[in-house]
Amino acid sequence: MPGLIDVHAHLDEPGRTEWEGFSSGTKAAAAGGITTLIDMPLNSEPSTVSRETLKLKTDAAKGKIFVHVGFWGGLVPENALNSTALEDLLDAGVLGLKSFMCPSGIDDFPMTNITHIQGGLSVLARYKRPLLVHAELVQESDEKEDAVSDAASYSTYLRTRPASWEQAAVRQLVSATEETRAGGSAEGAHLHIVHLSDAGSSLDLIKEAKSRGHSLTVETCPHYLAFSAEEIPDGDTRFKCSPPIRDAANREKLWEAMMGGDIDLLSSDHSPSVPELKRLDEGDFLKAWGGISSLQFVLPVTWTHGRQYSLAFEKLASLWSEKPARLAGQKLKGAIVVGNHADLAVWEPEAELELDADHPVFHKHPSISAYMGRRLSGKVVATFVSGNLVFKQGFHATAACGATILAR
Ligand SMILES: NC(=O)N[C@H]1NC(=O)NC1=O
Ligand SMILES: [Zn+2]
Ligand SMILES: [Zn+2]
Repeated sequence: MPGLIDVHAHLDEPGRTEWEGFSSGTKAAAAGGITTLIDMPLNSEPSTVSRETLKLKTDAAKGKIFVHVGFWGGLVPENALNSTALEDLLDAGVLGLKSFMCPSGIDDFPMTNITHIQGGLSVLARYKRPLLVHAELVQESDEKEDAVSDAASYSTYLRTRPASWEQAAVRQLVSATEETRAGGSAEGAHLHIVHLSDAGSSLDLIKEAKSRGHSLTVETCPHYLAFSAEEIPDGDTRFKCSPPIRDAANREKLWEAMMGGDIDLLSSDHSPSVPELKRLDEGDFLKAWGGISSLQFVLPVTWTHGRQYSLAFEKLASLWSEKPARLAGQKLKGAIVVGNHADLAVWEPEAELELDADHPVFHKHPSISAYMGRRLSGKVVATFVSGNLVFKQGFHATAACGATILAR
């Protein structure tokens, strides 16, 4: 199939290479059939928010990447209302921008309000590049007191980030994308909601806005499709992410929405940290780093769980290749077509993987992955990046022949 394109990965280099890094991250990608990664602007140090900080990224990637890597730039309060600064970042080659509507967990990546987001959209309209948004808006809650009672209980964590946070954010984003409709003042701009977890009102609002012609897409991640709140063991902070994994009924609705075409694409949101920050010993859901480590496993996870929903190969390729390529503006990727880049994944749908301690995992910290210990089907046999064999039967090519992707 066409190689997977993961539009949402945190590679954390430079600055937090002990969390992941270009070499380990792209090796994990290649082993998972991913041929292109788009790196998020935060969790590295510094964040990618300017021409200079993008240069630090591309310099750090040199000679280390086993798959192709593009970059999102950060939309932060410092640059959001400064069109010269945003143009400079976009001219330097980021494929689009990313912002947070809630605290990101990273000090040098502050959250944006809806005015900042509108500022970003008006500049992006001219470049025809997307704005990706982490859509959770902090709501005051009466549950707060109660919620801190047992920090090792998953239900405590879940109550601290209810679906109403996603709904409030989506409501603002829907009104901000009004002008992206044909003839609107921000026509040409596009807004993409990352990692949707709430399959309730948030999804209804998105569907409605799309039907009115807003330029809007949405992704979810394999962890929201594979896990449910009911089955997360207390203290197992490997499952902590935001927005949180919700109940099984919500998971069912996410699958329905995805199979029905209301969710456009999938991404990993691979967001590792050092194991200490996951605080697995204490099992404290409130203090642990939020982020799921999954990069190498997204294809078998999607396939394993998708079989019960009759997920076809064509749909898999649409969710993981075709639509992500479109979002990232990669016209020569995402499909096996004459003239396209030969970015290919070869895999055996029936072959099983036992993710035990002997399984070769290339994430920097395999132990914090929520998938360890599971049995999955769908084994990647070989991965080609621009026609080069980069991974075969558990081994990587010696040369890191991936290229950085810059928009022009
Ligand atoms: N900073 C960061 O990677 N945050 C990510 N982690 C997570 O679980 N959700 C996110 O947005
Ligand atoms: Zn996020
Ligand atoms: Zn993320």
